Formats: sequence, structure tokens, C-alpha cells
Amino acid sequence: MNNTSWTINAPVRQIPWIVMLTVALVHLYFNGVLLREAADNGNHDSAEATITAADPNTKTPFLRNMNKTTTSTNNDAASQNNTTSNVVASKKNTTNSNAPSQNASTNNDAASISSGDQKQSKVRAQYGVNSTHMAMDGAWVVGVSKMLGCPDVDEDGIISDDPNAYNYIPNNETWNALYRAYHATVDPNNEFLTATEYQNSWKVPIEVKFQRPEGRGVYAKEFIPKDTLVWSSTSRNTATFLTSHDHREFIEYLIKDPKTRYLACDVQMWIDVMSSDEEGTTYICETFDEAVLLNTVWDDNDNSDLINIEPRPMSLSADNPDYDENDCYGNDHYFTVRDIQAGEQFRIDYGMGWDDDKERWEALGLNFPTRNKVVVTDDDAVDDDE
Ligand SMILES: C[S@@+](CC[C@H](N)C(=O)[O-])C[C@H]1O[C@@H](n2cnc3c(N)ncnc32)[C@H](O)[C@@H]1O
Repeated sequence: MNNTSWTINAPVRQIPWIVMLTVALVHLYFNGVLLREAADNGNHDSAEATITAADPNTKTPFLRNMNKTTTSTNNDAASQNNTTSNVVASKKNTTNSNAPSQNASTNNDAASISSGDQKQSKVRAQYGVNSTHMAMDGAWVVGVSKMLGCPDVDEDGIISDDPNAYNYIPNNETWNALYRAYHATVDPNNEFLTATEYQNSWKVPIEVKFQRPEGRGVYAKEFIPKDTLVWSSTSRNTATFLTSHDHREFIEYLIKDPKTRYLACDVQMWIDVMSSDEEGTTYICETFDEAVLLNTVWDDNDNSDLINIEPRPMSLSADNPDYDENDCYGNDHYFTVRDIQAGEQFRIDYGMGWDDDKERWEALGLNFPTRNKVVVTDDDAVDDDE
């Protein structure tokens, strides 16, 4: 009986211990939970900070309302020149069967450029450049920009009245974020993948400012005489996308990171679609530096004197170690066409009417940006006639 009683009572007698053990375990458990929550809260705070940083209305390196100017000096440019030639040299040794053959452009090549691009042909014939800045305006109105709710640009290319529209000034960190996205997404066999981080390509002191109606632009900080080299392309600063797929991956990568999401709007505005001369291969170029902020003059009949820099070819030389005939802007070197006063904005001729880009966009499988207008194709025109 005692034994039975013991048997029966034994668990009962253990209850205080079980209770104490349970209490202790519960205590430990909740302590753990609380500690974890505290830790999570800490992370959560920083996660929130990151997300807040994506808010275009906050002051972040990538987004709007941040410091309104950035400067570059001759010293920066000089130090860059010491480091670039190796990159170019190593690039020349790279082979890649996937890459389009983008042979050197010559003045003769310019004559064989596809029809309809007369203005661009003229630029090429004149300067021997294998590419020129083309109609980047309006590119962002399609797809991605709509999805992201990018600020509007009207049919004349004027950015919306939204006081925060595209008014932040990119800085080195911004450009480097673009390089990171580029390297993370672009085919590693892409022979143009030499750009690694922001390097100043400006040969004169500049300032980037926001000003309506054209938005951000590049301004001279001091007087610059005529025929001065002001910007020289480097393979470091140029991203070449050989396929539209690569570019889409790049955009998606930017969108996924809250800190770079809004940059996806900008790169739509900065995109440049080009053709190589001999092969007619189309590819996408973006320069990840202040050169993408160069504005133009829409009506060059009235304001052609405002165009104050132009691309001119240069040969590879000690003065120009950056030359690379094969990259997007390999032979783009901007020279002043007249004296430029301190504070004056640099302006380039974008080279051609924006509608002329349609073929190139379509060759890449991209929707041609319609800039809020319906693009009437030749086929449509025939239909209308019928
Ligand atoms: C390559 S971006 C130049 C940088 C641009 N302003 C920015 O803030 O990023 C081309 C865009 O600049 C604007 N733009 C350039 N020249 C302009 C002009 N003369 N008038 C109005 N907008 C201009 C257009 O919105 C065009 O789509």
C-alpha cells in the first residue's frame, strides 16, 4: 500500500519541483524571446532606416533633397589619369565571342551608317566618333518608370512641377551603387566590364546643379578657353550592356534594394542606345558619372550658341590614356567649342532627333519610349491612307 501510495503520490510530491522547473523554463524561454525581440528591434530600426532612406523625400545619398552641389577638381582628374591606362591595356587583351564586334570607327565608316540618321552621320563624319549621345529623353516613360511611379516628364522633356522631381544631386556613392549593380548583373564574359568604381573623368572643375526647366546639369566652375578638353570617356566610367536582358537585370537589381530603387528612374532617363558602325550591332550604354547630366538645347535654330562642348576624336596618347575605340564612348572626348565663362552650363548636341532611335530600341527588343505620344509607324501611315 505504502508502495502503491508512494507510487501514486510520488508524482504528486514532484509537483512543486515540476512547477518550479516549469516556471524556470518559462522564465528562460521568455527571457530568450525578449532578448531576441530586443535584438530584432535593433535590426528593425536599422531596417526601417534603410527603408526610410528609400523615401525620395528624405536626405540620402541616392535620393532627393540632398546636398545640391558636387564638385570635381583638376587634381582628381590628374590622379585618375595615372591609373587608367592599365585598365585599357588589359581590356585590349580580353577576348569574348559574345561581344559584338565593335571595330574602330573612322570617318569612312560614318558614310555607311544606316539611313535616316543623317544628323548623327554628320556628327560622326565630322568627328569620327563611333557613337553619339542620342535621344535619351522620354525613355523612362515606359514600363519601369510607370511601375515605379517615377516623376513625370512632359512631352517636351520638361520634368514635372513636383518640387522633388529628379532634383537630388548624384554623388560618388550614387555612381558606385550603379557600378555595383552593373557588376552584380551583367554577363561576366562581357569584355566591357572594366568599369569598377567611380573615377572622375572631368578635366576641368565642374559643379552639378539643379535648375528648371532642364533639371540637373553640369556647370563650369571657372573660365575655360575654347578648344579645351573638358571630359574624356574612360572604359571605367562607361557601362556597356550587350543585350536588353542585361539591362533589365540591372534595373531589377536597382529596384530590389530600397537604397537604390529610385535610381531606376534616373537610369531610364540616362539610357543611351547605340549602334556599332560596321556590324550594326545595337547595345546600351550608360556613363556612370556626371556626363549623363549634360543637357542639350532642344531648339538649336534659336539657341545653337548655347551648345558649348562637342565630341572630338583623340588618339591614344600619353595625354589621353583613356582612349578605347571599342567602348560605348571610347572616342568621345568633349572639347569646348568657344570660351566658357565661370558658372555657365555645359551643353551638348544630343546628336539627332529622338524618333530616330526607334530602330535601335526595337533591335534590342525594347519598347520604344513614346514620350506620351503615339508613335506612328510607316505601316500605320499606310493603313490611314487606306
Ligand atoms: C541625359 S539627361 C540630362 C540630365 C537630366 N537633366 C537630369 O536631371 O538627370 C536628359 C534629360 O534632361 C532633360 N533635358 C536636357 N536638355 C534639356 C533642355 N534643353 N530643356 C529641357 N529639358 C532638358 C530632359 O528631361 C532629358 O530627358
